[in-house]
Amino acid sequence: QFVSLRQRILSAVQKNATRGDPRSVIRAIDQFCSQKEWAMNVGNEKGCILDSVVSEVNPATVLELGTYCGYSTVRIASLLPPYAKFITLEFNPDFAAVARQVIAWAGLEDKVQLVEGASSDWIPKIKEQFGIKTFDLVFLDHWKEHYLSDTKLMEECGLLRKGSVLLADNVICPGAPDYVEYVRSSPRYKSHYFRSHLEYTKAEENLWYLGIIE
Ligand SMILES: Nc1ncc2ncn(CCCCCNC(=O)c3cc(-c4ccc(F)cc4)cc(O)c3O)c2n1
Ligand SMILES: [Mg+2]
Repeated sequence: QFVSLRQRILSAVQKNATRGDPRSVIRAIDQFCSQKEWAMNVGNEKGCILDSVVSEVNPATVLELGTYCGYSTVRIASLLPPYAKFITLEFNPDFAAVARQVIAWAGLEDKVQLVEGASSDWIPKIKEQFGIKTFDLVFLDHWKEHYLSDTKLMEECGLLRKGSVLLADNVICPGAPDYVEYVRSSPRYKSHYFRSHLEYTKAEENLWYLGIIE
């Protein structure tokens, strides 16, 4: 019967990656998506940029918006200090189900809290539900038209502080023009972008880095 792409990605991980070895899980997904079928993981080129930002920020609290199959979740979780709190939000229950198994295969299930639901519903509840005051790092990789509204929502809920870093995928493709316009014209943010390519393709893409300065 029909096997969904996310199921094929999970099978590739279970077949080709070593349990408890996050790097082998990342490699298995990248090999599948570059040799077999494209999928919207952040990919290895942007993934290396993500790794360098995570390592530099060395965050005690991280929020990821949009888990998908857990590829970037595994990359981030494998770099966090033991005391870190990492929440990842996924809207689609089928994606969440696959992501849980990918995260578990990497042996990182104790480092990540995967929450199912819409970012706009969950962001206002994070403080009380998870005992988190502010986020040191936020990775935006969910609906592109929600980047701006969710950033404003995080500000309103007091989840961002001076020094918080936001990293946004896909600001060119599919694109988040209103978000880029807002953060570039706001005195509150210091922003710059990392030139890259759309995952598994040669199309131009940027990762948009935002440092909150006030
Ligand atoms: N509100 C809320 N809260 C929580 C949530 N969790 C998930 N969602 C829904 C998000 C659904 C997936 C989002 N990601 C993308 O759409 C995406 C697309 C492309 C792409 C596609 C086709 C092309 F031809 C070129 C590029 C590439 C990427 O790297 C992408 O990340 C949520 N929403
Ligand atoms: Mg993306």
